[in-house]
Amino acid sequence: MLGLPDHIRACLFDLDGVLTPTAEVHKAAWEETFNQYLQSRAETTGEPFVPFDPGHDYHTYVDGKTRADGVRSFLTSRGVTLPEGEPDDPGSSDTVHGLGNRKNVLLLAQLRERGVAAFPGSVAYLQAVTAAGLRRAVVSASANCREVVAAAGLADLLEVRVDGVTAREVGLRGKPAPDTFLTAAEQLGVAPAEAAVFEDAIAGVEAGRAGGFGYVVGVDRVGQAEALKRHGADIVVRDLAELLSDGAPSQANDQPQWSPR
Ligand SMILES: O=P(O)(O)OC[C@H]1O[C@@H](O)[C@H](O)[C@@H](O)[C@@H]1O
Repeated sequence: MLGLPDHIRACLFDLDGVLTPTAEVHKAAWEETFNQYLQSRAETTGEPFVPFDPGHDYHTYVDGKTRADGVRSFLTSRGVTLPEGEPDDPGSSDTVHGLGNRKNVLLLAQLRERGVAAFPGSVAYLQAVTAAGLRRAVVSASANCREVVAAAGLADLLEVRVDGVTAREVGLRGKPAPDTFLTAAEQLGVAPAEAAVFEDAIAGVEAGRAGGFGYVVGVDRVGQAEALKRHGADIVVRDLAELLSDGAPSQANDQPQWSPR
């Protein structure tokens, strides 16, 4: 009924792109941030301006990773190394943290304007695994995870949250390292082999495979099913409702809202 092997006792859900459609908001904020930077760099160096590709560049270098890892990973692909800077650098600073903070301002403005509504199929699936007595965690690279989960009305369906804030505080490596998923499994009191990972990012399914989790569900909303399988997914679905035997998405949680702390 849940589309999982019988030995699975816990579900570890990524947030952006799995529970909520916010992966698209992150992608657009990164595109604007990197293009501003690349444009001004091209003007300074005289090199051609090659824009950020929201298809290839986002999914290969940024998706699923912490803010700072995403900046470093994409810029490295362009042969650029920026100073790290400080976590509170203003968005005007051309540092790793400065660019990350510039992107966060754009992201928060968009989330406030659009609101956040969970995918109906994900709400239905969360309700079904809750009813079946499985343990549930959200595991996200995002430092905005708590607010997005609350705005989407999902807080009561999730028992544990391991996110970008936790990773920084506790010193966990971000995806594709398995640390954040392993921490969530430990907090839920299950072995990795008893937990299923639900991920839409290449770095996320890699983390699922690296951690020895019992099942890795790839969620493909952008046409990269083959890449998700190659990097660690045992199965790929387009929506979590496909895993339910009746496949019917719930109508709950369709009121967008956003309330920052
Ligand atoms: O900037 P935040 O909210 O801390 O998010 C970090 C990362 O969180 C991930 O969930 C997204 O896939 C990335 O696009 C994002 O960069």
